[in-house]
Amino acid sequence: MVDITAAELKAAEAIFGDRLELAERYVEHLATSGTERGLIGPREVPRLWSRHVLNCAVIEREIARGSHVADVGSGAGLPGLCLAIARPDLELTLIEPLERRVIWLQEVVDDLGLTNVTVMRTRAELAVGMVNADVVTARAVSALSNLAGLTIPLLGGKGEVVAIKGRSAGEEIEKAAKAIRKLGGVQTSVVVVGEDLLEEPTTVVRIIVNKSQKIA
Ligand SMILES: C[S@@+](CC[C@H](N)C(=O)[O-])C[C@H]1O[C@@H](n2cnc3c(N)ncnc32)[C@H](O)[C@@H]1O
Repeated sequence: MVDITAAELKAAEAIFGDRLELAERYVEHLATSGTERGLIGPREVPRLWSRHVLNCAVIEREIARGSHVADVGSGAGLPGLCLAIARPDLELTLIEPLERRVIWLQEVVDDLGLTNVTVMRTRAELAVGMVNADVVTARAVSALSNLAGLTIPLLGGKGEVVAIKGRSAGEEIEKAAKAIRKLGGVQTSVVVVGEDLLEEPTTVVRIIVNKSQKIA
């Protein structure tokens, strides 16, 4: 079993509620086959809860009920699988081009019995028109100036991008502002999520997209 501190357990209970056991099983997969098969570094194991699963799962607060969420560059399911576990009302499409990662993701989805997840082996650029998401999430995939072009087109003209970013979020927005506007972004902001739960809360960049709305 991967160790969990009292503070992490409290946060995990608040986020996952009666689905905590599924989250624990996911963390075990990450710590065992996930590290053996190179999806996550072995040095990450002691901080799987704090730095990975809780930091990702907490962004569920930013996502409206019943949304279809596309997670670009899911890797080991971060944040996509965390959201699917925390929020059975969401429909998740995990977009990941690397075969060995896709195989691992599908194995975990099957083992956990998650019925709200589809794993797609493709690049985000090639999924445009195949996915019509309300929300697109991403973590550690690309700088925002490039990520905007990988995520916004998956919204089909209207919706939101919720990208997990670090302290450079503001700077990244400045650099990406023109590209975001061109793609239909009408409002871009930095939101800090989970200050009440996590020692290190999660910073997200939230882009509201509405291609039919003209920006002043
Ligand atoms: C550094 S990993 C991050 C994985 C995970 N999101 C996380 O936070 O741990 C970046 C992931 O993005 C995927 N990726 C890279 N370019 C992509 C693209 N154009 N479309 C979709 N996924 C992509 C890679 O295969 C890889 O799994």
